Amino acid sequence: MPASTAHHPVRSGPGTTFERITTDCQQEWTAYIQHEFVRQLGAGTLPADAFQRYLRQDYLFLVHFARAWGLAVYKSRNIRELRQGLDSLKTIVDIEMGLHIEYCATWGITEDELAALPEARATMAYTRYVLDAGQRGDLLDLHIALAPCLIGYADIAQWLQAQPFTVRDADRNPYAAWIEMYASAEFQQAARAEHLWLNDRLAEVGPTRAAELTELFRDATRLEIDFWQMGLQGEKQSHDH
Ligand SMILES: Cc1ncc(CO)c(N)n1
Repeated sequence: MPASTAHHPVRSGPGTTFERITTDCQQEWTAYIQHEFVRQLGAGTLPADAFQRYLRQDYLFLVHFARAWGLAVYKSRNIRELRQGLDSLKTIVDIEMGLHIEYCATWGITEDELAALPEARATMAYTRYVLDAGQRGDLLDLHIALAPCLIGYADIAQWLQAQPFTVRDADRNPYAAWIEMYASAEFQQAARAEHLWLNDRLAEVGPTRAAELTELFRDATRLEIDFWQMGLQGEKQSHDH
């Protein structure tokens, strides 16, 4: 069950859950999952230049996302955590980035162009925020800062699939492949595994720590909203990417 539609869990003793955190951040979480960019993407009405701007910046996002998993490797306390971080890092570098480059090519964006991209402020803000949260904190802080990425995109794909306006036929929606990628069993499974990993650790935390993690999750979610907004409108003022 996606976090956004999960029922409020019964709480027993100390600790929290990912469901409780998303409920406490409901306004931001919904604004992110159901963002106008997401709606237009689902309906197939999103302007191509908005999608291309998003895709280009998402390449830069993936570079720093990979670094964040490198940080997770470094922050590991045992071989199991180390392997988990390494597997995620390898998946991003060996598979996702390759797929992203191929996908960009179908949208007329070349690898040379990707290599020379100026970074949008929204990309910088979000990725460096995640890296800082991980550096300052522990592995749980890092995972919470990354949760809007992994679990959020899985929820977004599920939410889109349930909307009457969503067009999943590739002949009628140029973004159908994007939806399918995040709706895929593989991506959904990775998000579920992350959700379980989080709930295992969240069960152990006290109220002060729970409140801290909730604010971290809220901020990361706000930065994901800004990322959609950057895709939709570009960045006004002096440097418009
Ligand atoms: C900005 C952003 N958030 C999350 C994901 C999912 O990995 C992505 N590709 N890009």
